[in-house]
Amino acid sequence: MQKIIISVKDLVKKYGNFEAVKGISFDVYAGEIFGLLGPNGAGKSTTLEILETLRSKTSGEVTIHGFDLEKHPAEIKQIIGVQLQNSGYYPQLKLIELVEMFAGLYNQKTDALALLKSMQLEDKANSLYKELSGGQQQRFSLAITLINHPKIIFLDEPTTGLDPQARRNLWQLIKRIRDNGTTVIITTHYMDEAEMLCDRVAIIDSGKIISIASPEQMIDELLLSGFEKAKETKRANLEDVFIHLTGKQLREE
Ligand SMILES: Nc1ncnc2c1ncn2[C@@H]1O[C@H](COP(=O)(O)OP(=O)(O)OP(=O)(O)O)[C@@H](O)[C@H]1O
Repeated sequence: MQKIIISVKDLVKKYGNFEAVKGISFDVYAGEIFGLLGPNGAGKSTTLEILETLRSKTSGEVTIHGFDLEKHPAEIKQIIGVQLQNSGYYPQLKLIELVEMFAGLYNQKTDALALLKSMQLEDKANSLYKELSGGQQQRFSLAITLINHPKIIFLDEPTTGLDPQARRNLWQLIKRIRDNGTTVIITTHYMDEAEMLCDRVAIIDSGKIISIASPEQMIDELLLSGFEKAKETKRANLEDVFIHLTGKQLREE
């Protein structure tokens, strides 16, 4: 039996008369990478922000690590890590100073350089955030989510805008965070990302969950239903060619 760390029951979010989240229910298991997968406007960010305690819900029940979202938001904030939008970083501070500042805010003793090193950013410790490449910026915001040693981290479309090498690199880092015992909730609209990274995914469309399973189970179920691709697909695609020609190593340094 896997331990449930997040339980969501009949969650509804209305913006005025518009129902963006229409009564969704799902559980997240401790230690997994759980993906909310869906097209633009499906309700992924709204759901994530409610779980992060940053947005109010209209109705429904959410329990995170045994804490009721409505009654214990402060306790929940202590055990989660949230990826900040870029605007959250003071522009004049170096990365190492930003880590120290956030550690101070969380009242945590943190080895700032070791944390930057774990995200392959030790060479950038004295750089400003705006001087970083897109991949480095995402790795930095991943580092910031880890400052308070959270049990759960929330990542909203963490690889948007990154090149194939940087995306793969970030997937590896996220898997390492999972392997170290942190539960990861991620939103994405990239199918390859969900397939490569997530242990289980919920497919959400127009505010409703239409399927929850591991990517392999979903694919197997589709094949069992008699699905066949119209055309035999090649066993490689253009991205494979790109990676083959340009290599797997990061290009930003
Ligand atoms: N503050 C708001 N006020 C009114 N409507 C909103 C607000 N925030 C989101 N919405 C609407 O709610 C729906 C769900 O939005 P949400 O951002 O949660 O979707 P998403 O799945 O994260 O999409 P994307 O992939 O584009 O980020 C959309 O129709 C959006 O326009």
